[in-house]
Formats: sequence, structure tokens, C-alpha cells
Amino acid sequence: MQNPPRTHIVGAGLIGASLGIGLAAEGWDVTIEDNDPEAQALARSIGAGGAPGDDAPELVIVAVPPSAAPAVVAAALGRYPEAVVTDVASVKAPIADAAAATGASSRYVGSHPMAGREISGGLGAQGDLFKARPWVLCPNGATAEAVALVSRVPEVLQCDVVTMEASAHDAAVARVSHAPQVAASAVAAALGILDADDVALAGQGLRDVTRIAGSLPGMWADIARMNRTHLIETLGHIIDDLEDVREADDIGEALTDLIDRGRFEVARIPGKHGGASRDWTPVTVIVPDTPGQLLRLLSHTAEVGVNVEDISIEHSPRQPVGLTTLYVLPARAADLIAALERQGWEIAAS
Ligand SMILES: NC(=O)C1=CN([C@@H]2O[C@H](COP(=O)(O)OP(=O)(O)OC[C@H]3O[C@@H](n4cnc5c(N)ncnc54)[C@H](O)[C@@H]3O)[C@@H](O)[C@H]2O)C=CC1
Ligand SMILES: O=C(O)C(=O)Cc1ccc(O)cc1
Repeated sequence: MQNPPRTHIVGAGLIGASLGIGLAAEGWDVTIEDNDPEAQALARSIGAGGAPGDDAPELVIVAVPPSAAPAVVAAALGRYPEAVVTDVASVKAPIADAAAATGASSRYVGSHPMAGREISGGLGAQGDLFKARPWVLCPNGATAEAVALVSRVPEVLQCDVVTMEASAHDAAVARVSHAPQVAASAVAAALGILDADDVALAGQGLRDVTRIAGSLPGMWADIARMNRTHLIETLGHIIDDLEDVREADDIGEALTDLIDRGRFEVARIPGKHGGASRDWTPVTVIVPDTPGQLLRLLSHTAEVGVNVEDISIEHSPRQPVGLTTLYVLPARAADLIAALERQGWEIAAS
């Protein structure tokens, strides 16, 4: 295997610093900069890369907000005439266009790691943020050598590499990422007329649907402006479906149709580790709200040799107990329930 490319990251926020930490941990020689001195100092202090030295980078990764990315990519192609340049912005076609306008698109490959967090900035950075997640490559006019060089990043970070044309990527992420943010925020915003006691009735369904409603608007406003056409088309389909339910003579029939279509499509969303969605059996346990109970539950589960494929915790603010759901292989659910009941756990009806 060739030596890792000398890599320079422009933009030391959540994604840039996470990449820096992850690549440095794999032994890559990484430098990082940010036009905000505090963000730059923080990233360097947490091991996301050093200050640039005399040697020019072989690979430049641009991790700045989407609206800044076209100009910063174009500037990087000019500033480092020997380097291959990639960027991680959530919308790809406008950046491919900016790279093409420089005449150096043979050295530009778009990237989009499909992983992130609701917070921004280097303080939330995690070196393994991208592990087992899709990483989209949009080669556009790049040479095979440039694509091979950029591919080394998702390969070493153990991502699932997917190659797409930039506009096809933008159309797809409008549906799998951008419209879901709009919908989550709209559902959360509809809580506005409720008082706090009514909001406290919330169950796991509301929590699941609104997880990303805590995102800050800056990046999403950028994304919406840059992917406006695809986002508007997607919102149009969602609004049409909602209107069909609202306007129907038989709202139950209209909702049945929508839920049936949703059930079919949700089964196509890949599950853990990017594989096909798994048919796990939920085992819901009533857990007292005292320190150490979750640890006890998990160690009793481990004692019967049952692997927990996923876990969710539902906590009701006024209750001394919470509901913890362990998702396990269907063939092991009965053993687990029997073992937990022997240990005195109360299993909730499913
Ligand atoms: N946050 C997320 O969940 C994900 C974000 N992305 C993409 O990654 C990119 C970065 O996002 P985050 O790291 O979340 O943002 P962030 O806000 O945490 O960090 C962006 C950093 O870029 C710096 N910056 C802005 N203009 C600059 C310039 N001209 N030169 C140097 N530094 C500059 C800012 O000071 C800031 O530190 C965005 O394009 C976003 O679309 C991709 C996948 C997930
Ligand atoms: O939190 C989530 O579920 C995400 O999907 C995060 C995310 C946000 C923006 C992107 O461009 C890619 C991924």
C-alpha cells in the first residue's frame, strides 16, 4: 500500500475536525486550517491536524459550510496546483460547476459522507463518525487517479463507498436527508400551541420523528438554497400526500393508503451496518429509574448470550420507571424474556 497522501483540511468544524481526528488516528499526515482562529486552535488542540508546513499537500479536503464550498474549492484548486481536491458539502452539483469553471475539474472529486450530528463545530468531533456509513463520491470530470486518491479517505475510515453523478446525488439526498429535516422541524413546530403538560405526554413516536428537529438552521438554510429545485419537488410530493389525507371524504381510507405506501418504503431503508433492514424482535423491559439498573439489565442479557442488535430508552418525566426496549434476533427473544423474568425483570406487553 502506498503511503497515505499528505492531507490538508480547510474548515475545522464538526466534519473537518472529525475527518482530521479519524485520518490522523490511521497514521495520516494531516494539517488543518479554519478562517475562524478559535475553531482552528480547537481543532489543532484535539488532534485533528497540525499547522501547514513547507510541503504542499497531495490531497485537500474542503469542509466549510455549503454556501462557502464552491468558492473555497475553486480557491484550493488554484492555491495547490498539484493537489487533488475534494469537499464534503451536502449538495454536490453547484460545487462541481464551480470546479469545472476553474478548468481544473480533472483534479476535483466531490464527496458526501452520509453521517453527521445535530451539533456543529469541532467540539462535537468524533474520529469514528463516518464508520460503516455511506460515503458518496461524485467524480464528474475527475481522472481515475484523482478518484483513487480521494477514495482512500472513505476506505481507511471504513465507509461504504457509493459513486454517483452529482445531480443524481442531489435529487436523492433531497428525499433521504433534506426533506426529512423540513418534515421533522414542521412536526416539532406544530407543538407550539400546546402547554408544557401536554407536550409531556409525548411518546417514543414523537421523539423518533423529531430527533433532528434540534438541528441549527444555518447549514440547512444553505442546503435548501443550493438544492432548492430538488427540495421543492420533494416537498410538493409530501404536501400532496398530506392534502390527500386532509381533503379525503373518508380520512381513514386515505390514511390507510398513505400508511401502506409508507410501510412498503420504510422497509427499504437499510438498517444497522448498512445492510438490509433487519426483522428484530423488540423486548420491552420496565426499568426502575435508579442508578445502575440499565447496566444490570444489559449484564443479565449478556449472561444468556443474547446479542442486543439495537436499544431504545423511553423515559416518562413523571414516572419512577422507564421503558427500555432491547431489539434481538427473533429466535432468541423467548430465551431472553424467560431469563429476564427469572432475574425479576418485568416485561411490558408488546
Ligand atoms: N453537520 C453534518 O451533519 C454534516 C455536514 N456535512 C457538510 O460538511 C460541511 C461542514 O459542515 P460542519 O462541519 O457541520 O459545519 P461547521 O459549522 O461545524 O464547520 C464549518 C467550519 O468552516 C469554517 N469556514 C467557513 N468558511 C471558511 C473558509 N472560507 N475557509 C476556512 N474555513 C471556513 C467555519 O469557521 C467552521 O469552523 C458542510 O458543507 C456540510 O454540508 C456533510 C455531512 C454531515
Ligand atoms: O443525523 C442524521 O441522521 C443525518 O442524516 C445527518 C446528516 C446531515 C447532513 C448531511 O449532509 C448528511 C448527514
